[in-house]
Amino acid sequence: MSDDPLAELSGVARTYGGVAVLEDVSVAVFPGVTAVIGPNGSGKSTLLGALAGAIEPTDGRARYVGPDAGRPIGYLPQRVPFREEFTARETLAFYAGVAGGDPDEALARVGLSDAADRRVGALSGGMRRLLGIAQATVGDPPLVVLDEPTSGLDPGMRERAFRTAADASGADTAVVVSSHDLDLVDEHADRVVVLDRGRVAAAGPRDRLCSDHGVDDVAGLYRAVVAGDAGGSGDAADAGSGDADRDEPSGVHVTGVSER
Ligand SMILES: Nc1ncnc2c1ncn2[C@@H]1O[C@H](COP(=O)(O)OP(=O)(O)OP(=O)(O)O)[C@@H](O)[C@H]1O
Repeated sequence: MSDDPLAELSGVARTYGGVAVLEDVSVAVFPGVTAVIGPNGSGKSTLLGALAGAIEPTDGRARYVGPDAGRPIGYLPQRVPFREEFTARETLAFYAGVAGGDPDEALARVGLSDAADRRVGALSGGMRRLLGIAQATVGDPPLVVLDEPTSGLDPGMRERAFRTAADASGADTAVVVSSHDLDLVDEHADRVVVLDRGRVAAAGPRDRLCSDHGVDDVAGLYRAVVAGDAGGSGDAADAGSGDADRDEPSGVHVTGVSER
């Protein structure tokens, strides 16, 4: 795998109505799988949206720095505005028209071949999520950003969805995925970004972060880093800030097609 980043967020801030949601977030996205984890409302979706170019930072900037700068980013937002009357195949044909790739191959990748001729409006919530993953990965974009790809899926489908997402990464391609599924993150992520209250509390290779914090897995890392979850919010918050200074920035993962 290349050691060069494919994308970067530099000093990104985002406010809504004057309230800071992201503050001074600097993250570099490397080839492989980067998981963004953190409590509800910590800013994961906002970070992924900024990385995908769907959310404009109030300050700082997001940029794609990899070799395929002309190609679209695959992006799966939390809610995908699919056309309900299109079939699954027609939906992917639409996205393939933008990003390239084969709609049927993308459907097969997420196990939806048998549903190719069903209308999107008739799909279950879980199938719709899988269609969203197919939509974000069709054409094999160099950067795929997936916001909670496993939400609404049963355990077997969650595993499949995460594996499909991980398989979309490669030596020169990056997948950034937000998730509350810490076991799957532990299994599949090469790098982890921990967000806490809009700031990067820790970021870097999974193994190194776990070793630095003296924990065995990503669930332990989360408990060690996230403020208020380690038996003393002050200490935990301080530890998080220190990590942000020390740890290298890391990456993010999305589905959907985003204009850059
Ligand atoms: N369009 C918006 N307008 C106003 N506030 C927003 C908007 N989008 C996000 N926020 C606020 O920003 C904060 C961070 O939201 P975000 O969705 O990025 O967090 P998250 O970590 O993805 O949360 P979750 O795990 O619950 O999905 C929340 O307090 C949310 O209410």
